[in-house]
Amino acid sequence: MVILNCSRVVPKITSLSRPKFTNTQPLVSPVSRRASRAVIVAAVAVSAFSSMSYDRELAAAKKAASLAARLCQKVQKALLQSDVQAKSDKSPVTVADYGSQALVSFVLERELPSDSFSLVAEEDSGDLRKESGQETLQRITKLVNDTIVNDGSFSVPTLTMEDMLRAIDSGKSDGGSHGRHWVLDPIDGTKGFVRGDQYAIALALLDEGKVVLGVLACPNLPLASIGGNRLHSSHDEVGCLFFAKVGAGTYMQSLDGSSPIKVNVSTTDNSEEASFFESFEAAHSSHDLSSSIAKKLGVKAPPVRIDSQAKYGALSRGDGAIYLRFPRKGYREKIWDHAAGCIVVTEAGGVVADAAGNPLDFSKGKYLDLDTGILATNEKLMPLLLKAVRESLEEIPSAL
Ligand SMILES: Nc1ncnc2c1ncn2[C@@H]1O[C@H](COP(=O)(O)O)[C@@H](OP(=O)(O)O)[C@H]1O
Ligand SMILES: [Mg+2]
Ligand SMILES: [Mg+2]
Ligand SMILES: [Mg+2]
Repeated sequence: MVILNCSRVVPKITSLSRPKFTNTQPLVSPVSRRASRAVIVAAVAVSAFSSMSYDRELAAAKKAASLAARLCQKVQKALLQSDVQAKSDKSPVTVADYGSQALVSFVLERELPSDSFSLVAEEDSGDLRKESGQETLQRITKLVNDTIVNDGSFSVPTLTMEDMLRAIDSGKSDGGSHGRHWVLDPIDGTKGFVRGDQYAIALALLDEGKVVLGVLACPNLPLASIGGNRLHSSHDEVGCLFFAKVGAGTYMQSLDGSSPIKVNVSTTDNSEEASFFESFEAAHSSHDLSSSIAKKLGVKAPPVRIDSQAKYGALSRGDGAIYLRFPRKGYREKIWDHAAGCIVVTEAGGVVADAAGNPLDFSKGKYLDLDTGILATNEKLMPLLLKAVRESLEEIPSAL
């Protein structure tokens, strides 16, 4: 295991990066709505699932994600160098990623005991089963047990290291188009988490290949808007829980348990006033391409760069109007990076599509099979956005 050079991290929750960007190019004209029609057809198909209630599942998912958020907050406050390891693909993973996955898996199985349980999750226990992983495993086990004891709602004997490995590995399902599968990113935005910035615990449920509910716990996201030119201060109250159920809208509450409020995406049809979100990490999404698209749309505000699916959460409550994601050629998007965020945005009235305007298909297993990138916005702006994307991709194909 490679230990990354990461010094003690104190959360700096107000760091929402805003590079300078201004542009006054004219609006492009509206284009054919063919591509966005594909998204609407998919929405009609999803409505077949609206008659199911999924109430038990949603309650269990909210509980699991909230508890996992508590565990992650504790770790982020005192992140030690030894808490960050590199996986074989060189991405960082912390004791909190493993602990969160074990905890979510434990809570879902306890809260929904009669259901057959299938979980598609990001982490696996491979490194923890090695000799070099024993100390990390001990710490994860203690973290998870402490969180369960502090919560007080589960009367279970102390979980062992073997219980932990089993709980982590119950996330090995491949998903697919039949039956129900939970989809979990135990910490989305691990790089943001390690930096002390934004991250999310993202949990969704697939039923027959469609996302039917999603929960996003965003411990460092301010409850107030992060959009526009609003200045942030360290006094902003943070910690948001977004949740959505098919046909039932999207809601947000504080992670401390305030009453939920219904949220909606921005309804603007004026692209000049539509600010946009993108990854903080330029390696995850081409900032050159999004800058070119923003210019074509006449967007005046600088991009809001934050880590994780907190971007989908912020979009769902109208903090900005567009989310752009353009990974380098050859990168394969995973379902756990988008399933919860996607339903949170669509149930808030938004549209999520690939760069060709096709809806995202979560039924193909662990990976999304998509054209070039991911876009999210409202229905009015999508045709305009798709045109700007197509033109930019033609003009600067080397951006990917
Ligand atoms: N080269 C790459 N291109 C695109 N996405 C990448 C990437 N490397 C990692 N990612 C994904 O980007 C996610 C974070 O998204 P964002 O850029 O919006 O913060 C990561 O989730 P994890 O942090 O769960 O591993 C990871 O799955
Ligand atoms: Mg990862
Ligand atoms: Mg992720
Ligand atoms: Mg992750």
